[in-house]
Amino acid sequence: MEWIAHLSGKFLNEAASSVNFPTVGDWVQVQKLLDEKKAVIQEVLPRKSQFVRKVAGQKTEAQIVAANIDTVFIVNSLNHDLNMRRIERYILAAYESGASPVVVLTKRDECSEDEVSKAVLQVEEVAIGVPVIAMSSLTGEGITDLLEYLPIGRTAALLGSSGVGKSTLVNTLMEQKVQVTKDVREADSKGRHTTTHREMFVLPNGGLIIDTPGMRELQLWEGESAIDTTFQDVEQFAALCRFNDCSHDTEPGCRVKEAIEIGELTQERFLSYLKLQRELAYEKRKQDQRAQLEEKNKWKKISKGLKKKYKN
Ligand SMILES: Nc1nc2c(ncn2[C@@H]2O[C@H](COP(=O)(O)OP(=O)(O)OP(=O)(O)O)[C@@H](O)[C@H]2O)c(=O)[nH]1
Ligand SMILES: [Zn+2]
Repeated sequence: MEWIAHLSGKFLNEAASSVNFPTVGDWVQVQKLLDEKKAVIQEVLPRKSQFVRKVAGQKTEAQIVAANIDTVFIVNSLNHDLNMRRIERYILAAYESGASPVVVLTKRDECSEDEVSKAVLQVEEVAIGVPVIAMSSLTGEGITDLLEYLPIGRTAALLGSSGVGKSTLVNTLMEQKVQVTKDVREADSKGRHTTTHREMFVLPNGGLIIDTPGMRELQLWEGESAIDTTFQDVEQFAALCRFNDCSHDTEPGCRVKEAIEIGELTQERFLSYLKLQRELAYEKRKQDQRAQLEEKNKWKKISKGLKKKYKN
């Protein structure tokens, strides 16, 4: 019997050794074994989007953390450490994966209306064209705005530092306690893992939410148009520089430098743009080298095979 199934984290251990390294969020074709309570993955269907994780060490292969994500909720807490540079990096990573970012500002209940509007404005300045939602799991404010991105069959993934309220948000969206939150974990004095961390949830209205620890080690993966989209403001100024290949350093007629001087663009934002651009270029070079090496090895193998065949 053949089925199409949507992979959730709990099946992954068994799936890990099979074809194409299926991951959370993948749609797979499976063959149900008749006499056993098992199914075998036969094919991973083409992915609409994918998140890549940095693999430590010498391994040449990238690891796919999650696939087929429509929306990435970039989760930040309103009450501390609202870091614009981190938000920029996450937005870029979301676009590169092929998903659309939404910035979620949690713990709204801990701030005054004034503080909330100030924070939203500040984020909107770096998150150009990206929706920004201030919400609270405690009071339920903003939850309906989030649910708009989660109609039946749509998948959102959570991205954000520890303690910003991701697990609490999952519980709120699920309308029940499915994920262990920090206060519960800390109260557990024995410090053992009481529940295994589940990674994918089907919401009561049919939307899907992915909360996987792997999302925290996201790697920037090549995507030239992602930088343009994330830094539209900088790119717009750059398009007006006198020289096409202006490096926005010492050239005359540099519109970017001018924008910084007259306060149309902040220095921090420009430096962040340069940094992420450099990082992407470095990753791209690494990927190209990797691809070259793989190609070389492939031909080595083929020629070895041919030599063997025609030896006698
Ligand atoms: N006041 C307030 N506190 C919240 C809200 N959401 C979460 N918290 C608290 O913030 C703390 C961290 O929440 P978690 O949901 O465990 O955070 P997390 O992002 O899942 O953390 P990790 O699992 O470590 O990544 C807990 O003490 C929550 O009770 C909120 O909307 N308002
Ligand atoms: Zn310039």
